[in-house]
Amino acid sequence: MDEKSFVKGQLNHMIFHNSEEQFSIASVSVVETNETVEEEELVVKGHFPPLTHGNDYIFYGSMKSHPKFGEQYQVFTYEKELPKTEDNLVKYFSSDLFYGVGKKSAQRIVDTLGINAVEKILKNEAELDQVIGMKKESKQRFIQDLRMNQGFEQVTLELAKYGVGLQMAQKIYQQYQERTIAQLQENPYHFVFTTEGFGFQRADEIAQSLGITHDHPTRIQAAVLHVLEQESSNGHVYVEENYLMEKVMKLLFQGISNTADLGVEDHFKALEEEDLIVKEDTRVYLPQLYYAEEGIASQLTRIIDAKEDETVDESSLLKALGEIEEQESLSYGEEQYEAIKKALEEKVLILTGGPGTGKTTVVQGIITCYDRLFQKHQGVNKSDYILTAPTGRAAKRLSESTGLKAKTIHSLLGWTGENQFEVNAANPLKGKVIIIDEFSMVDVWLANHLLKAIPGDMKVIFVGDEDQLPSVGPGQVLADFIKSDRIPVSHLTEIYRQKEDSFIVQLAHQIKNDQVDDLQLVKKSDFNFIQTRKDQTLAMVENIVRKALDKGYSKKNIQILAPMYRTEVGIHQLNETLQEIFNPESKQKRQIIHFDHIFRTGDKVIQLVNQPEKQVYNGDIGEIVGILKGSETESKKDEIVIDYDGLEVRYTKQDFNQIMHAYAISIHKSQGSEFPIVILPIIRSFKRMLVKNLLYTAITRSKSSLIICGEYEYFLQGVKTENAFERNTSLVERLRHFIEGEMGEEDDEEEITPYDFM
Ligand SMILES: Nc1ncnc2c1ncn2[C@@H]1O[C@H](COP(=O)(O)OP(=O)(O)OP(=O)(O)O)[C@@H](O)[C@H]1O
Repeated sequence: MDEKSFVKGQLNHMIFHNSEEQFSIASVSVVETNETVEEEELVVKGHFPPLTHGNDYIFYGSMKSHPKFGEQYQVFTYEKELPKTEDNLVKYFSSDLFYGVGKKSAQRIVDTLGINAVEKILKNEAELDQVIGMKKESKQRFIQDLRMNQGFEQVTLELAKYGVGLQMAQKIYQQYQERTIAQLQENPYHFVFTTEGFGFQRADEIAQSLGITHDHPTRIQAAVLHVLEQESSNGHVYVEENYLMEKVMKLLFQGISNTADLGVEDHFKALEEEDLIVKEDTRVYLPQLYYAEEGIASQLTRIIDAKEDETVDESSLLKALGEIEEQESLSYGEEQYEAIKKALEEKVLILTGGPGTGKTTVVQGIITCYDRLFQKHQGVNKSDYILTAPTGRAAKRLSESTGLKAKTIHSLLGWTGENQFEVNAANPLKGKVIIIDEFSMVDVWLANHLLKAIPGDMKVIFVGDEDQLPSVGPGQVLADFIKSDRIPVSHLTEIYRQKEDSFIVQLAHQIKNDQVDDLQLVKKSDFNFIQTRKDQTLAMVENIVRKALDKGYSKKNIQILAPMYRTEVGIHQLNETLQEIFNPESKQKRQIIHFDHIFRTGDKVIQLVNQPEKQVYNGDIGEIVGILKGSETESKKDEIVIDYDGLEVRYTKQDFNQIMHAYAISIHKSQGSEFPIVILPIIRSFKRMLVKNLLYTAITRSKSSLIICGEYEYFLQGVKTENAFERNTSLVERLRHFIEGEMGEEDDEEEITPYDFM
């Protein structure tokens, strides 16, 4: 048999790395090979993680001739060897894999323990005591990192055999540690549910190599759960049984010619018996979503039922409102007056309306009147009122507009980071009134947890714009609350900001009411639509940004929004182009390269995941205020310091993928935020994303200036396209079932549904 082709080499430098696909191109110095390689340096290319200096890698694959770049080695698999020279061992210990170990400490360890330092320490931790000048904590941390890395290396090698890349291996290893391989061999489908990005097909491939047959119950049940998970990530709370069956069959028979009866229905039953799914008529749920909806309905009923009738003395209310009107020099409109009155009378109220209809003004009115009428003291007692919103920016805005403290829902409830909250039914919130802003962004899971923590004697006011995008997570809680007809609602429709000559607000309302007339889209004081061809759009965005900067606006004031990450005017391309305008390279600014991104001091960046322990949340926007070298930090590693409106957060390399540039951000991520200037490129490539509520959300993010540029017809088409995608939820029926009689007494008989009798 021919010897397998291999190249053993050491990293010179990484040329390219795409972290999502784990695709890398690297230049390596060849140490040994059985291929004919003329140069000492060779470019290796394939699906493998970024290489680190100081290690020998053995790549298996074949030589390929690239028309432009010449001879390259196409990698199929690889192995990493432990460093074999003292120099390389120093590089290994001082790499990002070890916290707090700089070059000097690494050198000391190697000088003391020699080339077999790793084996020695793993065999007997006390060996490390010989290294002079290492503190006890540093030693412990080093040993911990070494064990983790060594175990991890083994697991990586094993997982690589199954085609699992480093990033995924890292995620799995963090959860399963030394149990990883055993778990994989026992049930590879398990990772589909526990590890984000680990797909069913990947598990299927591994399962096949382990001899798990295609009709094995583990496989079929995993397919059912996987389809349910997928549908929930599209926003659905349940899936119709027939549709589920269709999808499951498609998944199970992918690449298999056999179409034998796999008895999927029996497996539905088995899953139900094990409480892994919940079936209700023809609807199939993941239990956590079923119970979240049930929880919302029952908790809301509990809160409404705990009501003590509040009668509002009309003349006292008028007097209080009159005083506020005089103080604030405004005159409440009819709807606004009714909304404040209703909020005082009702236990729970939904306050909804488009931009500029006075939601914030009404919230302020509610708090002040509540205080004057019920608290009987002058001045607001701040601890009586809880103000909260789903994102940090929305909470900040709420706090700025009301002058009261506002928190994110996660921090209000004391999120522990592991799907648990310190504030809950047993340890509820304290206060008289809770106001939850931007409620359209709250999904069923969070809504359930929030409601659980609200005590019966607390007044609840949900504020939101029902025409905005629904939550990223499953459900459409605000829309369902309103649709249920069981919760009192105040709709604000009259626009007040229009009175300050805002076309943006008018346009938003025109979109909402299907009245966009292309003739109206001419230049206004706060609005402009600049028509460009697709290939001119990026240059036009650049042009607009330069002009805005010339006029004295800053990167904080100007926000570019786009619906997609890829494509020629996608978020990634926009950020790359705009960084050179907003924050060009200069000698005074430090920068750090992380794969294909350059992070530079002064860059505007966005946090991509919730990090409660650091108090930063998905969607928070900050600025890089420092880039520190390993020699300057306690961690002895390079760090990026980001300022989030006064809160400084440090990131080491393994956290760099939690941030990205934020000159351009997605419309979804912009929810809950507002910006003075919004620039919105619209091109044909975005077409499938361009629907009414997405464009409405984008437009309503701009406070004083909106510039749309691109292809006009696709904008017009978009604002006229209803989102065909309906979310499957049962919350309306549940609310009607639970909160029978509340508002139901006023309902017509036709509105009674079978669920009312369930
Ligand atoms: N009754 C009123 N009389 C005069 N001005 C009003 C009245 N109500 C609201 N406004 C003004 O209209 C503008 C928009 O009001 P507000 O910010 O309360 O609306 P909103 O619905 O919260 O808007 P958005 O969702 O866009 O933030 C503000 O400048 C506010 O002062």
